[in-house]
Amino acid sequence: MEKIHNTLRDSPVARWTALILLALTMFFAYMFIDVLAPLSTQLETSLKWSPDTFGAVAGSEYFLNVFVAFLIFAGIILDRIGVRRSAILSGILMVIGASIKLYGISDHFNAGGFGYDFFNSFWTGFPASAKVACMGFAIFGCGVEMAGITVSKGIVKWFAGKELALAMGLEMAIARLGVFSVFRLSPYLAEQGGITLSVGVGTLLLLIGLLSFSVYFFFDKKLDSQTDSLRTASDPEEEFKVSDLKAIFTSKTFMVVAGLCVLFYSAIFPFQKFATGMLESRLGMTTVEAGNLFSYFPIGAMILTPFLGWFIDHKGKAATMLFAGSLLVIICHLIFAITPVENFTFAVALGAIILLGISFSLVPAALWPSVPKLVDNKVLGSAYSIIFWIQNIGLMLTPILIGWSLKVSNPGVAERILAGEDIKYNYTVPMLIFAAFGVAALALAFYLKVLDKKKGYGLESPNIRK
Ligand SMILES: C[C@H](N)C(=O)N[C@@H](CCCCN)C(=O)O
Repeated sequence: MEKIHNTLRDSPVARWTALILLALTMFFAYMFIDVLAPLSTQLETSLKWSPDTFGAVAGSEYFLNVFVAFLIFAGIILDRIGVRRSAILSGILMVIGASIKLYGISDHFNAGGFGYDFFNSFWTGFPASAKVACMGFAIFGCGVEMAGITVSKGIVKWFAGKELALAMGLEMAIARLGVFSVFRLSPYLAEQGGITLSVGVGTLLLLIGLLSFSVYFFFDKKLDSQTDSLRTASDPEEEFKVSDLKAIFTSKTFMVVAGLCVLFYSAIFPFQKFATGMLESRLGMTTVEAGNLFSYFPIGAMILTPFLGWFIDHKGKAATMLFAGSLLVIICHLIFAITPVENFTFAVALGAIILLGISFSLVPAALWPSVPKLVDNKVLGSAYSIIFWIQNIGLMLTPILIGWSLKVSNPGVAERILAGEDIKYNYTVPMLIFAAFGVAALALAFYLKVLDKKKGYGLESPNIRK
């Protein structure tokens, strides 16, 4: 049979290369997100960042996305200017934000460099270094979240009707590898050349990521020109209109998915920022040992997510996976919260971390490829951006809540650590809060299954139809 209507997306080599180019940038982006996560103890001693300061800096990544609603605009921009231009824009934002954060924590700035006096002149309880780091991280956050929705829409563009969930699973697996790498690399680099070296290397890698997006630009351009020339006058591309967004906001099922997303991810990403400190405290480990132990978490997720993606493509069951993943997150956080000291061994911690890794595979593998089943392709960028926006509200507030709860449930500990005493925080209350997010996510996952059965969205059906 003669093959007609072939485009670049019909070539497996081309579409998987496009995926690698997109995923490589996300690999570096995810490294940067957590570059300070394993360094909370050093930050407390060297830059005087107490847990609530550390939590506020972690949460600042989402500040502009949430309060200026940058993510909503990012979705509209994406639907209007397309994947390749949006990718470049997001890559540039990431590099600018990372450079500002690097400057904020640098010895040069903290020894009275440009802007130090100004940033030290107000709200003196919050270090000047943390203020500049927050500013930079907020700009980086705009870039990385814009990149996230752009990559998701890019993957749908190349893989719709093909190996969509597998491709998304692989992209996320590569991102998790970034988290694994940074939990190993960052404490090591900080030991060799201080925190500045860790963040400096992270910033440099983001530049390579921008380069990768630039190469992707040409793949995307070629695909668009092929698709345009195949399009007939009777089948024009549907124009995006802002009024189309109404359909997203008024869809109950979409809102349930968004709610599940914010609750589940609030129990995972903010936990990543506190996990090293929690393991140090509960197991009496060093930062490097705790970072190494926790690095099994993203590795577990990395291995499993693509397999689950493949399973969803061929067999379905996405809604069931969302339910199972939410259940696991509760079990893990409860293990961290309430296992008595004498029973909380290395093996128990490792077991819980691996289970959490499985949960972190089930939910993302099922959630993101399900979105195109709920909305029209012309508003897909906006749909992802709205989910991300709602999710970002949780991701911004949760580290602040957890940092605050850690401080108030451990009265006087921050002061004693600053005075040089070798004591640890008790993480029971923060871990119970994380478990509570899991309980709420489980309830929504159950409701989603009911809605799917009633309305027939096909969340339990395979992506590839034979
Ligand atoms: C934090 C970010 N908004 C997010 O939700 N990341 C997801 C991946 C979503 C895009 C998948 N193509 C994650 O699980 O890392």
